[in-house]
Amino acid sequence: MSEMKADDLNIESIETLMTPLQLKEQMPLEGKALESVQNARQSIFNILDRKDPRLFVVVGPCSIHDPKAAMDYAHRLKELAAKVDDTLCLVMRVYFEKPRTSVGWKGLINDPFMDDTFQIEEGLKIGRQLLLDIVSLGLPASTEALDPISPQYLQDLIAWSAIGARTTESQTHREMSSGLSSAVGFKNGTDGGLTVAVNAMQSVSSPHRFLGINKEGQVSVVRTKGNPYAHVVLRGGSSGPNYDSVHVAKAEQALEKGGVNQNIMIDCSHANSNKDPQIQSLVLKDVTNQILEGNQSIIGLMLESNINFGNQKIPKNLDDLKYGVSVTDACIDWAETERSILEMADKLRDVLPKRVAD
Ligand SMILES: O=C[C@H](O)[C@H](O)COP(=O)(O)O
Ligand SMILES: C=C(OP(=O)(O)O)C(=O)O
Repeated sequence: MSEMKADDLNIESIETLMTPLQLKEQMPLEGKALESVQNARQSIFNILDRKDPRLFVVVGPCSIHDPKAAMDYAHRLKELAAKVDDTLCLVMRVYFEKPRTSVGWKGLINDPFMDDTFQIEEGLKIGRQLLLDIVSLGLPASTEALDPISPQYLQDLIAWSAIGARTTESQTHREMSSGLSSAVGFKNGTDGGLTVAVNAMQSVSSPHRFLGINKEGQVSVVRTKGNPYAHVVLRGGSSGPNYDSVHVAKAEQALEKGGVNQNIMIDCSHANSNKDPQIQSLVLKDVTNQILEGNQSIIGLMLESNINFGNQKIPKNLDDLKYGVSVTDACIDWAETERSILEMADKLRDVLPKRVAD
């Protein structure tokens, strides 16, 4: 009779990675870049505290797969950010970890070369270098906090984090968020349900004790203080969009009933645009009008945008990849991004300061 092992039945191998401390020593965040992250975080905290009348707009590719194109995008966004800085605080989406509905490429950290070699250590190095290059421009960066370990390697560079629709209900993600240094947005569930996000808000502001790793990579008990800068993100769901004024009013009621803050971000993409990028600008216009008509709860927006329009399947031969085109969700192109954001800033320039004063 063959003896069956008690563990590792389904484990092929386990490989030790460099520690968070080693990566940070190789690629330190210091000087102007550090200052830029601190200033961006403070701006977002001030917006959430209603001390800064601007809105923050998380805008950029659905996922990063080509660091060169990401820097091309970052330079454009930095230039645009300077033009609208009095009204909008622009934060680049620098998403390295993709939650998949079933299977698919899971992002630059998991498989940086998109060839199923899963060189995660390289992914962490490429990701950290790219974030350093972006924040060194003075442009804030945001990401989805999906893996509970990777924040130890990268979170010091992040000004805003998202918890995605597929993980808002997860205790692991709520615990992790309670210790993140950035503000964090919780999406409503993929079914459109907001209760999971309201519950997440109640959880994340509390201290938690849980298993994690320290900077030396040792398994540790992490004790958090609770994150005071969490808010909900309306992204629509299987029953349809939820960006309109009726859904926003219902969300305000649910947040009040749950005893949590009434800061709402609208994700113009995902189920709010039925994943059709062309609809994103219409959602943006609708939200702008809600604010013009007196809405007080909307403090931020999200747009999925890239250099070029649409998306592409990852080709077998990577030389066939089209430059600046998403390999995950379809995005609006740069011209549309620039036009929509400039238009929004123009419409809201005189209105937002009065909103805080009211
Ligand atoms: O934003 C990205 C996608 O909507 C999310 O990762 C799910 O993608 P999938 O349904 O293609 O797996
Ligand atoms: C995966 C994302 O969104 P959601 O969790 O809303 O599907 C995303 O913003 O990349």
